[in-house]
Amino acid sequence: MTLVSLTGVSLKYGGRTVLSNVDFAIKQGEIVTVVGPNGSGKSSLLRNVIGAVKPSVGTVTRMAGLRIGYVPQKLHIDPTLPLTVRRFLSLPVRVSDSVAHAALEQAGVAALADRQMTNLSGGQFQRVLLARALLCKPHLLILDEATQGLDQPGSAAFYRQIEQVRQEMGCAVLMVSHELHVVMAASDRVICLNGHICCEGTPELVASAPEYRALFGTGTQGALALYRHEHTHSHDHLDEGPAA
Ligand SMILES: Nc1ncnc2c1ncn2[C@@H]1O[C@H](COP(=O)(O)OP(=O)(O)OP(=O)(O)O)[C@@H](O)[C@H]1O
Repeated sequence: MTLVSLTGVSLKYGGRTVLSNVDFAIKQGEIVTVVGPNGSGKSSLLRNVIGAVKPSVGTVTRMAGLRIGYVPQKLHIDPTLPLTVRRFLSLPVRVSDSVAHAALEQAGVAALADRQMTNLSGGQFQRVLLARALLCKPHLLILDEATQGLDQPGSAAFYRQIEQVRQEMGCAVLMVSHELHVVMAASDRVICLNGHICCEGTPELVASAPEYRALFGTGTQGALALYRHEHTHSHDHLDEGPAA
């Protein structure tokens, strides 16, 4: 069952095109990762999926009654504000203890309910954000660079948790990440974005695609090559290339 599909989607901010002719769909139970350089339109793609922005051209179709859980990059909480994990989960909508406990359990942090939010480690904090996203029992879980600031073992553990959540809840997962090899291993499908979809497919296929290698290099991480952009194909249709 297709949860969300984008057909021929272009998005302009002011006069500037940030997404161009994007066709994309995500089905129930799939884990899809979007990779691409800074400014390549990854968050904009997620915003189209969520419905936070409307495409300038093209259509976005969502399954009727679709529930989306969103895990943000980070969330600032005033360090002077006393706020337990349990209370945080009841903001802004109150949830029962059993619902809160189930979500914390699914996120692997059931023991943290009474802890202060400001005392959590980075990894614990992201799992609490994951728990919050699970409260609505989402069909689709969206993560925007959810492991930024975690070390590599922490990130890998977080993605294993995501895989477990998918298995238990059967939800689809759409995520943006820069930790390419970690995330690619956890993905069914990878989309390489640079204003348009450069290439997509299984992680193995994308990792060996010339378009992907031009963006990310040939190393396992390719992080140093993030800003290199040596495509042979043209980006002339973009008013301004997102990454020169
Ligand atoms: N609300 C906005 N108004 C105007 N321009 C915007 C807005 N949001 C994003 N942009 C621009 O659109 C382009 C794509 O941004 P987007 O955040 O989608 O990229 P990204 O791939 O997620 O980047 P990053 O990896 O740095 O998070 C960027 O050039 C950005 O400056």
